[in-house]
Amino acid sequence: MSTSNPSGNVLEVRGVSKSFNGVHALADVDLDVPEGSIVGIIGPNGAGKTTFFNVVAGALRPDSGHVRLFGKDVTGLPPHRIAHAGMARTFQLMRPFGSMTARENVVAAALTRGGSHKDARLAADEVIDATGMAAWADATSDSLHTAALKRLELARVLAIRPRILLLDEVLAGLVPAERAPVVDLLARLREAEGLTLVFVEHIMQAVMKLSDTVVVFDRGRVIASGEPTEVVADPRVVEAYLGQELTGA
Ligand SMILES: Nc1ncnc2c1ncn2[C@@H]1O[C@H](COP(=O)(O)OP(=O)(O)OP(=O)(O)O)[C@@H](O)[C@H]1O
Repeated sequence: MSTSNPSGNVLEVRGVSKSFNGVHALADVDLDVPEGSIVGIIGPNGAGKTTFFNVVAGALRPDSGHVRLFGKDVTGLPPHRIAHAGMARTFQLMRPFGSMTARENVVAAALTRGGSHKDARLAADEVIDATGMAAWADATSDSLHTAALKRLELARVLAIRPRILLLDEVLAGLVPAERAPVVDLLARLREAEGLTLVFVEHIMQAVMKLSDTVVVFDRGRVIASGEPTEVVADPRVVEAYLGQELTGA
C-alpha cells in the first residue's frame, strides 16, 4: 500500500459514529494521525476508546463515517485486510496460545508477515530482547503472570513489524518499575523505525512522556485534542476525566 499520501497522515478518521442499542459509543469522531507521530488517547471508562480501536482496526463497522489508512478508504474492511495494510493492535484481554511458549507465540506472530521460519525466529529473538522477555521466553504462556503477558502481547504485535500500532492499555497491571522499559522501547521504535503509534492509556505519566498529541474522549466524542500540556490544563478535560484520574495515577 502506498505511503505517498498527500496529507502526510497515516490514519484519518472522519465523522465516525457507532451506537449500541441507542448508546452512542462514538459520535461524529474525527482524528488525524501524522506519519511517525505518537497519539495518546485518554478518557473515562465507557468513553468509547476501545470502540474507536475496534472501528479503526476493522473489528466493528461504523454506523457512519470513514476510516482512511495510508490514504486508502478501509472503512468496513475485515481485520485481516487492515492488518495486511500495516496496522497491528493489542487487546486489553490477551489471547496467546496458552500451550505454546512465549517465544513460540512471538514466532507465530512474526510468521504472519510471510517469509521463512528462520527469519521469523530471528525477528522474534530481537523483540524478545527488546521487551525484556528473554528470561521467561521458554515458559508456556498459560504459566505467565499479568506483567509477563503484557510484555508478550507487546512483543507479539511488534514482531509483526507494523507501520502503525494501536496499543490498548499495555501498561495496566504493570508496576511502575515495569512500565519504564516499555515506555522507553516505544519511544525508541518511533525514533529508530518511524513507527506511528496510537495508544489508549490511563497512566498519565506515560501519556505525557510519549505523546505528541493527546486526544480526549468523553461519552463517544472527542472533547479536546492538542499538545499534552495544553490538553491536561483544559478545564473540560479536568472536569470529564483528570479530576478523578490524577489522584489515582
Ligand atoms: N459490544 C458492545 N455491545 C454493547 N455496548 C457496547 C459494546 N461495546 C461497547 N459498548 C458500550 O459503548 C460505550 C463505550 O465503550 P468502550 O468500551 O468503547 O469505552 P472505553 O472508553 O474503552 O472504556 P474503558 O476505559 O472502560 O475500556 C460504553 O457505554 C459501552 O458499554
